[in-house]
Amino acid sequence: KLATEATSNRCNPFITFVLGGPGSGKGTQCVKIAETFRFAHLSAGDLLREEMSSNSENGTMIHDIIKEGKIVPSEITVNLLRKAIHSSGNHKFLIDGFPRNEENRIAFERIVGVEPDIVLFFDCPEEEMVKRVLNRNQGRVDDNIDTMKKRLEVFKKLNLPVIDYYSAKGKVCKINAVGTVNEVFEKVLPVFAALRI
Ligand SMILES: Nc1ncnc2c1ncn2[C@@H]1O[C@H](COP(=O)(O)OP(=O)(O)OP(=O)(O)O)[C@@H](O)[C@H]1O
Ligand SMILES: O=c1ccn([C@@H]2O[C@H](COP(=O)(O)O)[C@@H](O)[C@H]2O)c(=O)[nH]1
Ligand SMILES: [Mg+2]
Repeated sequence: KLATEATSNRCNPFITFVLGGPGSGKGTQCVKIAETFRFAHLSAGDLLREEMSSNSENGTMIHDIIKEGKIVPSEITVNLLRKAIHSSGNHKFLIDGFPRNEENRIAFERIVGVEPDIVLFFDCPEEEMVKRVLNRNQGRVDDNIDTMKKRLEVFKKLNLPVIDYYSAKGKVCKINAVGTVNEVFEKVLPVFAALRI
C-alpha cells in the first residue's frame, strides 16, 4: 500500500530515502534502481566527498568528520541535497545514505519542505558489512577497520532511530541485503514496480 499511494498529478518531488548500515549495498542498489526506474540518485556521502575535494571552506572539516565516522552538520548536507534536487530536472529521487540522525531528518523536512514517500532499509549483518567495506578498494578515508567500527556504532545509535521513526509511519520497506547484487535487486524490484508516478 505504502508504495502505491503516489499519484501521477502530484506537485512535490517523489522522495525515497535509502538507508542501511555502512556497506549494506545502498549505493550498488541505487544505481540499479535509478537505471531501471529513471530515478535521480543522490548519495549524500558522494555529495560530501565532492565538497571535500572541491577546496570548499568546509572541506577539511568534512574530511575530519568522515574519517572519524561521525555526522556532518545537517545544514551542510541538506543544502547540498537541496541544490542537487533543484538542479536535477527529475522529480523522482533516491536519497542514498541520508538522513543519518534525527537532526538530519528534521532539517531536511524544514529546509526542503517534504517528507519521504518511502524509506528503503537494507538490513545486513555486521560481519557481512565489514567484509564488503574492507574489500571495497575505492580509496575512501573511512574504509578501514577502525573507522568502520565507529560507523557501525553511529549507525546503531543514531540511524536506527530514524528508521524506527519512519517505520511507525508505515513508510519503511525492509529488504534483506544478504545475497548477490542481483538477488537483492530482485527483492527491491516489486517496491518500485508497484509505484504509479
Ligand atoms: N549484494 C552484495 N554482495 C556482495 N557485495 C556487494 C553487494 N552489494 C554491494 N556489494 C559490494 O560491497 C561494497 C559496499 O557496497 P555499497 O558501496 O553499495 O554499500 P553502501 O551501503 O553504499 O556503503 P556506504 O554506506 O559505505 O557508502 C562494494 O564494494 C560493493 O561492490
Ligand atoms: O548524510 C550524511 C551522509 C554521510 N555522512 C558522512 O559521510 C560518510 C560516508 O557516507 P556514506 O553514505 O557511507 O557514503 C559517513 O560515515 C558520514 O561520516 C554524513 O555525515 N551525513
Ligand atoms: Mg554508499
